[in-house]
Amino acid sequence: MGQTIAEKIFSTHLRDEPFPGTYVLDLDRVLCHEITTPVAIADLQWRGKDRVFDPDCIKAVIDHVTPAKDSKTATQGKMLREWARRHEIKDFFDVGRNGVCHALFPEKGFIRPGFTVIMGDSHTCTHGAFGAFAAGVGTTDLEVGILKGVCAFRKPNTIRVNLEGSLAQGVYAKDVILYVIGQLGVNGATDRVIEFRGSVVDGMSMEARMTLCNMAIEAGGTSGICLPDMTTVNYLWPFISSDYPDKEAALKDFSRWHSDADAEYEKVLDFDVCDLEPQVTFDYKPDCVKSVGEMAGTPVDQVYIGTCTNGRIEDLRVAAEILKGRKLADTVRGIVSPATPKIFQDALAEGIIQVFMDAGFCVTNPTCGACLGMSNGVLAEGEVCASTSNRNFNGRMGKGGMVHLMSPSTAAATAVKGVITDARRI
Ligand SMILES: CC(C)[C@H](C(=O)O)[C@@H](O)C(=O)O
Ligand code: SF4
Repeated sequence: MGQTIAEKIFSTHLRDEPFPGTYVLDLDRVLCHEITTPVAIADLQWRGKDRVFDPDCIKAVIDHVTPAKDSKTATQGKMLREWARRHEIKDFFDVGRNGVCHALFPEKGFIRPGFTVIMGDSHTCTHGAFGAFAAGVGTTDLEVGILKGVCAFRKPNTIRVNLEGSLAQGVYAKDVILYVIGQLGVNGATDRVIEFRGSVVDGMSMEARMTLCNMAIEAGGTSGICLPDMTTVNYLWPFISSDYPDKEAALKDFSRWHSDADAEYEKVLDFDVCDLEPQVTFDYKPDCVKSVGEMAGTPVDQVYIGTCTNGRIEDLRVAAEILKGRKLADTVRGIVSPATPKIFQDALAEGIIQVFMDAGFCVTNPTCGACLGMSNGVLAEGEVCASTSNRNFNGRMGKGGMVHLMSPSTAAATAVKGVITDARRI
């Protein structure tokens, strides 16, 4: 019987099967940020086990609240910084060089097809866009990962999501994934891997595939995953060119990480996206999704463009295209957080930052900040935010605040009008 890509990654990384159905895998990457890793560090220290399995496989960043906003966040940063120094973790990204983990680490070429990746962060599934098995874990798993370079998982039952057809003008990866989550429900993929396939995925950039995989967890998925192809090779080429004679050779090597034609899936879902409209969430769960037309006219107080879902250069380009020559509505505050310093610099070079500033946006440094209501744009009670992020839980961006998730294009159009707006009709 054939294997899915996730099964292939499991069988090539299997260290142990202590109980039937529990697989202990060798890890290629343990990613760390300043919110969850200090808790693991403190516990390892307390146990007298302040060690790391391999400093080269561990990558760390201060990204959630940076620069620190208070003593608590300063201490979290300090703990991560000192730990990285103590264990000679070279790839540690501090103020000035730091960005949102799920944008920064791929951009640095740290994620490759066939890799096993864990992090103490629920959106670690993002890295599956490269054909990796990437999962968010809790503190105990993170500690074991840091110490031993292994992590236990259950059998990777896979839901295959076939995305066929072509996206209409003004419809993006974010709309696709919001729609898919709406169909699956927030628990529809719990403990499952979501394998994204089909002509729509084949035609997507790595950035768009990351947007897809990023939100797999919002349907409960352990990981999202895409099969590596020439788009993957092209993205990684600056980092892998010395490993292969040419791109064709890299592509051939990457094709090890393809699901077999006779692989078994728990479920196969087919979606034709030809008629898909831009999607917007309502209420406090990411599967509460409507088409933009149904949400149009809803007033917002703030528009937030950024995060590990949609803070990449493509996203800023799309938003700037709409904002060019236009101004924010009087009633709206606009905040844009480019997800990494490179994205910020590229946006500067392309004149995109200028467009945002001319429109009246506040441009922040690369950070999660407002996404989880920690800094740089927390909502007041009763306020509404149009956001390109991935979660609309009650109070996430501030107590009593409401978040509507949408694409950068819809967010930009909404910023201009002050009410949720279909960017195709602006
Ligand atoms: C802080 C971290 C644990 C959290 C997560 O795991 O997702 C954050 O990134 C979020 O998006 O809420
Ligand atoms: S940008 Fe938001 S969703 Fe992504 S890692 Fe940061 S807080 Fe979590």
